[in-house]
Amino acid sequence: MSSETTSSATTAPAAPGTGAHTPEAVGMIGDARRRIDDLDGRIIGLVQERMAVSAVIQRERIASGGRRVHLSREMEILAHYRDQLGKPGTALAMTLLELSRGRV
Ligand SMILES: O=C(O)C(=O)C[C@]1(C(=O)O)C=C[C@@H](O)C=C1
Repeated sequence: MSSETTSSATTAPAAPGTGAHTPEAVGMIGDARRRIDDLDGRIIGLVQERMAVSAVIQRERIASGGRRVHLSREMEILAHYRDQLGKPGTALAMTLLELSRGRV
């Protein structure tokens, strides 16, 4: 049974939008969500910057007669993300690589 169903007799109803039951919790969650929105905006900006740098590398390699994809470099990136973030880090790195070079 969830805490929302067990605590409704003793606490105020949840304020819409946060799931919290006290004004303090609503305020704290609102503050933290603003920080998350800011972080997400910066993460998206960094992803877009990464995509642009990756495009420069790929253009240069292709213009020199090479291929778009460089598998051993991708293996290094996947290992780095996995080492830092665990198994989901691999999925995140694969998504970043797909955004940067398209689907292989
Ligand atoms: O580092 C490179 O050689 C790149 O082309 C960049 C990049 C990347 O986005 O990290 C993109 C495609 C390659 O397959 C490997 C890595």
